[in-house]
Amino acid sequence: MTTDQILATLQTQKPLVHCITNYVAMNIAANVVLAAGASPAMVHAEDEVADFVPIAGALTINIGTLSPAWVSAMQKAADAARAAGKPWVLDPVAHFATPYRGEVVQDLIGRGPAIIRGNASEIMALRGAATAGKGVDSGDSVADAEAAAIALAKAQGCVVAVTGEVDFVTDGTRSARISGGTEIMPMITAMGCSLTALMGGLAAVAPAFEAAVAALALFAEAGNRAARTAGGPGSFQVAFLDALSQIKPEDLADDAGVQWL
Ligand SMILES: Nc1ncnc2c1ncn2[C@@H]1O[C@H](COP(=O)(O)OP(=O)(O)O)[C@@H](O)[C@H]1O
Ligand SMILES: Cc1ncsc1CCOP(=O)(O)O
Ligand SMILES: [Mg+2]
Repeated sequence: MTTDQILATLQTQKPLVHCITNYVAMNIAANVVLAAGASPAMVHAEDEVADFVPIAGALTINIGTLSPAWVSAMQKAADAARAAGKPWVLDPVAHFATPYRGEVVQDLIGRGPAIIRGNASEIMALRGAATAGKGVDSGDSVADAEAAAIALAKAQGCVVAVTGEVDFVTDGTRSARISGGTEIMPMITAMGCSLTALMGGLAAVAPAFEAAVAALALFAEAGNRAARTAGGPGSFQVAFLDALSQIKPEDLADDAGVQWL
């Protein structure tokens, strides 16, 4: 499927996206999924996630503000997604910062995500590489993370998406680079988390590799448009949601900014 076909399908089907995300991201991530044309639900109680996953088109799990009850819910949700044949997307926020985060993320990777989406430092650290990252923000370039992304995709049999100034997506065999967006984007918290939620929505209607590329192309185009009017991070966030809601499938038909490798 092409990116424009994927967006058209999302907007027609409006898939329900089950998001387990962090306290920081919940509002903007839900608004991003809605603006693109899908339907988000932030559901993280360990007693209900396994019942919710089967009614959703896809699941996303983000470890940003984890605690034991949340981790248990993440594990149950991931297992339910696998059992129901629903794709799920993992966002390993700052997993290298503490042993607890690192153990949780390794356990979740073992539960079969269809896509792992992280910034360059997060993806490099998943392959044991030294990184300049300290917390949730990247300290490394995407170019330095490409080899780790390919190795991770091959080892886990999943798609890996690395974000930054120029994004990189790989399934271990095919790869793509996506350019666009603006340097204002990393100045707004939870942009990456919101992208992960949107990627889940697209993975509900398209194969994982194409869905990841489409999510990045959509973010790049919305970022380009919002940058034309924004005066800084505050107004950018508003302009970004407006732009995302106005992008039509045909606006992405030329694959501008996507380099298939
Ligand atoms: N310097 C940049 N120029 C353009 N786009 C960027 C830049 N940095 C990040 N982005 C975009 O911001 C979004 C979030 O990516 P990133 O900041 O890497 O994630 P995270 O918030 O998880 O650290 C992605 O769509 C990415 O392409
Ligand atoms: C600031 C912060 N702290 C814990 S999660 C979080 C949000 C991180 O968002 P992103 O990874 O999209 O920058
Ligand atoms: Mg992040």
